Amino acid sequence: MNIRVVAVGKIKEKYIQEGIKEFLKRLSRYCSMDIVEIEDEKAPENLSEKEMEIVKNKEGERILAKVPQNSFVISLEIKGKQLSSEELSKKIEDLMINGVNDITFVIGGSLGLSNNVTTRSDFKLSFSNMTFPHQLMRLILLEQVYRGWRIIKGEPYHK
Ligand SMILES: C[S@@+](CC[C@H](N)C(=O)[O-])C[C@H]1O[C@@H](n2cnc3c(N)ncnc32)[C@H](O)[C@@H]1O
Repeated sequence: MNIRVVAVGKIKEKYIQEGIKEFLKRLSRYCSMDIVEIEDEKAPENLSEKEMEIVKNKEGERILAKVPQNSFVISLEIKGKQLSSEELSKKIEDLMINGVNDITFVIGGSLGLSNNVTTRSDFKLSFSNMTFPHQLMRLILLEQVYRGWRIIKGEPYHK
């Protein structure tokens, strides 16, 4: 299974970089995992809603350019569907059973995800009603995908 995370913005915090590195190492036993970073679109202050949507869609186009056509897209959205870890694990397993071999998770930046990205998304995943910073979100996602693989394989993992 190929899994990629397309994420807006850089990881500046060292402790998060180290956490991400650790989970990428752990995940390498289960799947091919790629992180694709997109530079965030600069939005001048005082933009109207319409102008802001144009800026976000420009960022969205750069995100979508990194998504292969056949990829199953899971966008991370606060207002998406909340799943338990077991349900996320089952989602990945069911996709595999149904012949999907490429999944793209998309994490937005400070502007959030644009309409063109959410329209392309096949599943909108929420981690709670809280807003997480994009850097932490990337680490949390990798941990949950790793947890998901451990569940799929029936391997013990601390609760
Ligand atoms: C700092 S947040 C963006 C906040 C932005 N104002 C918004 O409303 O989307 C950066 C990204 O992290 C992800 N994110 C943050 N909290 C999340 C949550 N609870 N569930 C799912 N994704 C989340 C989303 O992809 C979001 O675009």
